[in-house]
Amino acid sequence: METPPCVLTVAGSDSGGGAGIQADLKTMLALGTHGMSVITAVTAQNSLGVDGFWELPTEAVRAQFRAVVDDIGARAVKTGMLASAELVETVAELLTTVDAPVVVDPVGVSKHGDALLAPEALAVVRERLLPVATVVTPNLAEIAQLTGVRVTEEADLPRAAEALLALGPRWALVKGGHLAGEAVDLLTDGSHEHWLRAPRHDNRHTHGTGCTLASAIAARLAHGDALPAAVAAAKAYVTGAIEAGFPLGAGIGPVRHGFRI
Ligand SMILES: Nc1ncnc2c1ncn2[C@@H]1O[C@H](COP(=O)(O)OP(=O)(O)O)[C@@H](O)[C@H]1O
Ligand SMILES: Cc1ncc(COP(=O)(O)O)c(N)n1
Repeated sequence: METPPCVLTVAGSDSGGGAGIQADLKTMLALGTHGMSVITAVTAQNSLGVDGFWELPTEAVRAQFRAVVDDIGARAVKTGMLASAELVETVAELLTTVDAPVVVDPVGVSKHGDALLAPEALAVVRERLLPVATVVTPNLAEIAQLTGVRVTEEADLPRAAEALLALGPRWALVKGGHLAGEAVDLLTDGSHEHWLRAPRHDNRHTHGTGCTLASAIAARLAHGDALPAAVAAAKAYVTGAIEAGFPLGAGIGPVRHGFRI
Protein backbone atom coordinates (compact mmCIF):
# COMPACT_ATOMS: atom_id res chain seq x y z
CA MET A 1 0.00 0.00 0.00
CA GLU A 2 1.40 3.38 -0.96
CA THR A 3 1.38 6.07 1.75
CA PRO A 4 0.05 9.44 0.55
CA PRO A 5 2.07 12.59 1.35
CA CYS A 6 1.33 13.81 4.90
CA VAL A 7 0.19 17.41 5.47
CA LEU A 8 -0.35 19.12 8.82
CA THR A 9 -2.83 21.89 9.64
CA VAL A 10 -2.41 24.00 12.77
CA ALA A 11 -5.74 25.80 13.11
CA GLY A 12 -9.06 26.22 14.90
CA SER A 13 -12.04 23.87 14.79
CA ASP A 14 -15.23 25.07 13.04
CA SER A 15 -18.18 23.15 14.48
CA GLY A 16 -20.18 23.96 11.33
CA GLY A 17 -17.67 22.02 9.23
CA GLY A 18 -17.10 24.67 6.54
CA ALA A 19 -13.85 26.38 7.58
CA GLY A 20 -10.92 25.78 9.93
CA ILE A 21 -9.60 22.29 10.67
CA GLN A 22 -12.65 20.66 9.06
CA ALA A 23 -12.16 22.50 5.73
CA ASP A 24 -8.44 21.80 5.84
CA LEU A 25 -8.79 18.03 6.31
CA LYS A 26 -11.45 17.74 3.58
CA THR A 27 -9.27 19.70 1.17
CA MET A 28 -6.25 17.57 1.98
CA LEU A 29 -8.25 14.40 1.31
CA ALA A 30 -9.66 15.79 -1.94
CA LEU A 31 -6.11 16.53 -3.12
CA GLY A 32 -4.79 13.05 -2.44
CA THR A 33 -2.90 13.65 0.81
CA HIS A 34 -3.14 12.41 4.39
CA GLY A 35 -4.30 15.34 6.56
CA MET A 36 -3.27 15.68 10.21
CA SER A 37 -4.21 18.37 12.73
CA VAL A 38 -2.99 20.43 15.65
CA ILE A 39 -6.06 22.15 17.11
CA THR A 40 -5.37 25.59 18.60
CA ALA A 41 -8.90 26.65 19.54
CA VAL A 42 -12.45 25.34 19.39
CA THR A 43 -15.13 27.62 17.93
CA ALA A 44 -18.90 27.29 18.36
CA GLN A 45 -19.78 28.33 14.81
CA ASN A 46 -22.46 27.89 12.18
CA SER A 47 -23.68 29.50 8.96
CA LEU A 48 -24.69 32.65 10.89
CA GLY A 49 -21.49 33.41 12.79
CA VAL A 50 -19.14 32.53 15.62
CA ASP A 51 -20.91 32.26 19.00
CA GLY A 52 -17.68 31.87 20.95
CA PHE A 53 -14.26 30.24 21.02
CA TRP A 54 -12.00 28.57 23.54
CA GLU A 55 -8.23 28.37 23.18
CA LEU A 56 -6.29 25.26 24.02
CA PRO A 57 -3.39 25.56 26.49
CA THR A 58 0.00 26.01 24.77
CA GLU A 59 1.02 22.70 26.34
CA ALA A 60 -1.74 20.90 24.41
CA VAL A 61 -0.69 22.58 21.16
CA ARG A 62 2.97 21.64 21.69
CA ALA A 63 2.03 18.04 22.55
CA GLN A 64 -0.13 17.61 19.42
CA PHE A 65 2.59 19.08 17.21
CA ARG A 66 5.37 16.91 18.65
CA ALA A 67 3.22 13.76 18.53
CA VAL A 68 2.62 14.24 14.80
CA VAL A 69 5.95 15.62 13.64
CA ASP A 70 8.26 13.38 15.65
CA ASP A 71 6.63 10.12 14.53
CA ILE A 72 4.83 10.69 11.23
CA GLY A 73 6.48 13.84 9.89
CA ALA A 74 4.88 16.43 7.60
CA ARG A 75 5.78 17.25 3.99
CA ALA A 76 4.03 20.62 4.33
CA VAL A 77 2.37 22.60 7.13
CA LYS A 78 -0.54 25.07 6.99
CA THR A 79 -1.49 27.47 9.77
CA GLY A 80 -4.90 29.11 10.21
CA MET A 81 -6.68 30.52 13.29
CA LEU A 82 -4.13 30.96 16.09
CA ALA A 83 -6.36 33.05 18.40
CA SER A 84 -3.89 34.63 20.86
CA ALA A 85 -0.42 36.20 21.05
CA GLU A 86 0.77 33.30 23.20
CA LEU A 87 -0.41 30.69 20.68
CA VAL A 88 1.10 32.57 17.72
CA GLU A 89 4.42 32.69 19.58
CA THR A 90 4.24 28.97 20.43
CA VAL A 91 3.37 27.93 16.87
CA ALA A 92 6.06 30.17 15.33
CA GLU A 93 8.64 28.52 17.58
CA LEU A 94 7.38 24.99 16.78
CA LEU A 95 7.55 25.71 13.04
CA THR A 96 11.32 26.31 13.30
CA THR A 97 11.68 22.63 14.31
CA VAL A 98 10.18 21.16 11.13
CA ASP A 99 11.90 20.91 7.76
CA ALA A 100 8.90 21.54 5.48
CA PRO A 101 7.30 24.45 3.61
CA VAL A 102 4.88 26.51 5.72
CA VAL A 103 1.69 28.11 4.34
CA VAL A 104 0.49 30.85 6.71
CA ASP A 105 -3.16 31.94 6.38
CA PRO A 106 -3.16 34.86 8.84
CA VAL A 107 -6.78 34.41 9.91
CA GLY A 108 -8.09 37.60 11.56
CA VAL A 109 -11.88 37.66 11.26
CA SER A 110 -14.57 35.23 10.07
CA LYS A 111 -16.76 35.86 7.00
CA HIS A 112 -19.36 37.26 9.41
CA GLY A 113 -16.94 39.78 10.91
CA ASP A 114 -16.29 37.90 14.17
CA ALA A 115 -12.74 38.32 15.53
CA LEU A 116 -10.67 35.11 15.56
CA LEU A 117 -7.37 36.73 16.61
CA ALA A 118 -6.68 38.95 19.63
CA PRO A 119 -5.56 42.46 18.58
CA GLU A 120 -2.29 42.17 20.55
CA ALA A 121 -1.39 39.02 18.57
CA LEU A 122 -0.95 41.01 15.33
CA ALA A 123 2.53 42.22 16.29
CA VAL A 124 3.58 38.63 17.03
CA VAL A 125 2.24 37.49 13.64
CA ARG A 126 4.33 40.22 11.98
CA GLU A 127 7.49 39.65 14.00
CA ARG A 128 7.55 35.90 14.64
CA LEU A 129 5.21 34.05 12.28
CA LEU A 130 5.71 35.78 8.91
CA PRO A 131 9.51 35.36 8.97
CA VAL A 132 9.09 31.54 9.05
CA ALA A 133 6.43 31.45 6.30
CA THR A 134 7.15 30.05 2.85
CA VAL A 135 4.02 31.87 1.71
CA VAL A 136 1.48 34.09 3.48
CA THR A 137 -2.09 34.26 2.11
CA PRO A 138 -3.98 37.30 3.51
CA ASN A 139 -7.33 38.62 2.31
CA LEU A 140 -7.95 42.37 2.01
CA ALA A 141 -8.87 42.87 5.69
CA GLU A 142 -5.81 40.91 6.83
CA ILE A 143 -3.54 42.90 4.47
CA ALA A 144 -4.82 46.12 6.07
CA GLN A 145 -4.35 44.73 9.61
CA LEU A 146 -0.80 43.51 8.94
CA THR A 147 0.58 46.29 6.73
CA GLY A 148 -1.79 49.26 6.88
CA VAL A 149 -2.14 49.08 3.06
CA ARG A 150 -5.76 49.59 1.93
CA VAL A 151 -6.47 47.65 -1.25
CA THR A 152 -9.51 48.96 -3.13
CA GLU A 153 -8.61 47.83 -6.66
CA GLU A 154 -6.40 45.31 -8.43
CA ALA A 155 -3.69 47.94 -9.05
CA ASP A 156 -3.09 48.17 -5.26
CA LEU A 157 -2.14 44.47 -4.93
CA PRO A 158 1.60 44.82 -5.84
CA ARG A 159 2.08 47.48 -3.13
CA ALA A 160 0.34 45.25 -0.58
CA ALA A 161 2.53 42.28 -1.53
CA GLU A 162 5.68 44.39 -1.25
CA ALA A 163 4.69 45.54 2.26
CA LEU A 164 4.11 41.91 3.29
CA LEU A 165 7.41 40.69 1.82
CA ALA A 166 9.19 43.31 3.94
CA LEU A 167 7.97 41.34 6.99
CA GLY A 168 9.94 38.25 5.94
CA PRO A 169 7.85 35.55 4.20
CA ARG A 170 9.48 34.03 1.09
CA TRP A 171 6.32 34.58 -1.01
CA ALA A 172 3.16 36.65 -0.61
CA LEU A 173 -0.18 35.62 -2.11
CA VAL A 174 -2.47 38.63 -1.81
CA LYS A 175 -6.10 37.66 -2.41
CA GLY A 176 -8.46 39.99 -4.21
CA GLY A 177 -11.45 37.76 -3.48
CA HIS A 178 -13.28 40.68 -1.86
CA LEU A 179 -12.77 43.10 -4.78
CA ALA A 180 -15.44 43.56 -7.44
CA GLY A 181 -15.11 41.81 -10.81
CA GLU A 182 -12.83 38.86 -11.58
CA ALA A 183 -11.43 36.89 -8.60
CA VAL A 184 -7.81 38.00 -8.97
CA ASP A 185 -4.90 37.16 -6.66
CA LEU A 186 -1.24 38.14 -6.94
CA LEU A 187 1.62 35.79 -5.99
CA THR A 188 5.11 37.27 -5.79
CA ASP A 189 8.52 36.75 -4.17
CA GLY A 190 9.67 40.23 -5.08
CA SER A 191 11.26 39.20 -8.36
CA HIS A 192 8.55 37.08 -10.03
CA GLU A 193 4.89 38.12 -10.33
CA HIS A 194 2.18 35.54 -11.02
CA TRP A 195 -1.35 36.89 -11.50
CA LEU A 196 -4.07 34.30 -10.86
CA ARG A 197 -7.44 35.03 -12.39
CA ALA A 198 -10.73 33.16 -12.20
CA PRO A 199 -14.30 34.05 -13.03
CA ARG A 200 -16.21 35.38 -10.02
CA HIS A 201 -18.96 32.93 -9.15
CA ASP A 202 -22.13 34.63 -8.04
CA ASN A 203 -22.53 32.30 -5.08
CA ARG A 204 -22.87 33.59 -1.51
CA HIS A 205 -21.90 30.20 -0.09
CA THR A 206 -18.20 30.99 0.34
CA HIS A 207 -17.59 30.01 3.97
CA GLY A 208 -14.11 28.50 4.17
CA THR A 209 -12.59 29.82 0.93
CA GLY A 210 -9.39 31.10 2.55
CA CYS A 211 -8.81 27.92 4.60
CA THR A 212 -9.47 25.79 1.53
CA LEU A 213 -7.05 27.71 -0.71
CA ALA A 214 -4.21 27.64 1.86
CA SER A 215 -4.71 23.91 2.57
CA ALA A 216 -4.78 23.11 -1.13
CA ILE A 217 -1.46 24.94 -1.57
CA ALA A 218 0.02 22.89 1.30
CA ALA A 219 -1.33 19.65 -0.21
CA ARG A 220 0.21 20.38 -3.62
CA LEU A 221 3.53 21.37 -1.98
CA ALA A 222 3.47 18.00 -0.19
CA HIS A 223 3.10 16.33 -3.59
CA GLY A 224 6.33 18.09 -4.59
CA ASP A 225 5.03 21.01 -6.69
CA ALA A 226 7.10 24.20 -6.80
CA LEU A 227 5.28 27.07 -5.10
CA PRO A 228 3.84 28.83 -8.19
CA ALA A 229 2.51 25.51 -9.55
CA ALA A 230 1.04 24.62 -6.15
CA VAL A 231 -0.77 27.97 -5.96
CA ALA A 232 -2.11 27.64 -9.52
CA ALA A 233 -3.50 24.16 -8.78
CA ALA A 234 -4.96 25.36 -5.47
CA LYS A 235 -6.65 28.32 -7.16
CA ALA A 236 -8.28 25.96 -9.68
CA TYR A 237 -9.48 23.73 -6.83
CA VAL A 238 -10.96 26.56 -4.73
CA THR A 239 -12.64 28.10 -7.79
CA GLY A 240 -14.39 24.80 -8.53
CA ALA A 241 -15.33 24.36 -4.86
CA ILE A 242 -16.82 27.90 -4.73
CA GLU A 243 -18.81 27.34 -7.92
CA ALA A 244 -20.31 24.24 -6.29
CA GLY A 245 -20.80 25.86 -2.84
CA PHE A 246 -24.15 24.96 -1.27
CA PRO A 247 -26.72 26.43 1.14
CA LEU A 248 -26.60 25.28 4.76
CA GLY A 249 -28.48 26.66 7.76
CA ALA A 250 -29.90 30.18 7.50
CA GLY A 251 -26.71 32.02 6.54
CA ILE A 252 -23.55 31.51 4.48
CA GLY A 253 -23.01 27.93 3.34
CA PRO A 254 -19.67 26.23 2.68
CA VAL A 255 -17.70 25.54 -0.48
CA ARG A 256 -18.13 21.97 -1.76
CA HIS A 257 -14.83 20.26 -0.92
CA GLY A 258 -15.86 17.01 -2.57
CA PHE A 259 -16.79 18.49 -5.94
CA ARG A 260 -14.11 16.46 -7.72
CA ILE A 261 -14.45 13.23 -5.73
N1 LIG B 1 -17.14 34.64 -5.57
C1 LIG B 1 -15.94 34.14 -5.89
N2 LIG B 1 -15.78 33.50 -7.08
C2 LIG B 1 -14.57 32.98 -7.42
N3 LIG B 1 -13.47 33.04 -6.62
C3 LIG B 1 -13.58 33.66 -5.43
C4 LIG B 1 -14.82 34.23 -4.98
N4 LIG B 1 -14.63 34.76 -3.73
C5 LIG B 1 -13.34 34.51 -3.40
N5 LIG B 1 -12.68 33.87 -4.41
C6 LIG B 1 -11.31 33.37 -4.41
O1 LIG B 1 -11.20 32.50 -3.28
C7 LIG B 1 -9.91 32.54 -2.72
C8 LIG B 1 -10.02 32.93 -1.25
O2 LIG B 1 -10.12 34.33 -1.19
P1 LIG B 1 -10.89 35.21 -0.15
O3 LIG B 1 -12.34 34.90 -0.20
O4 LIG B 1 -10.46 36.62 -0.43
O5 LIG B 1 -10.26 34.70 1.21
P2 LIG B 1 -10.80 34.69 2.69
O6 LIG B 1 -11.68 33.48 2.82
O7 LIG B 1 -9.54 34.58 3.48
O8 LIG B 1 -11.56 35.98 2.90
C9 LIG B 1 -9.13 33.55 -3.59
O9 LIG B 1 -8.44 32.83 -4.59
C10 LIG B 1 -10.23 34.42 -4.17
O10 LIG B 1 -9.83 35.08 -5.36
C1 LIG C 1 -11.99 28.04 12.94
C2 LIG C 1 -12.03 29.00 11.80
N1 LIG C 1 -10.89 29.25 11.10
C3 LIG C 1 -10.92 30.11 10.05
C4 LIG C 1 -12.08 30.74 9.67
C5 LIG C 1 -12.07 31.71 8.51
O1 LIG C 1 -12.82 31.20 7.45
P1 LIG C 1 -12.72 31.67 5.93
O2 LIG C 1 -11.91 30.63 5.22
O3 LIG C 1 -14.13 31.71 5.47
O4 LIG C 1 -12.06 33.02 5.89
C6 LIG C 1 -13.26 30.45 10.40
N2 LIG C 1 -14.43 31.03 10.08
N3 LIG C 1 -13.20 29.58 11.46
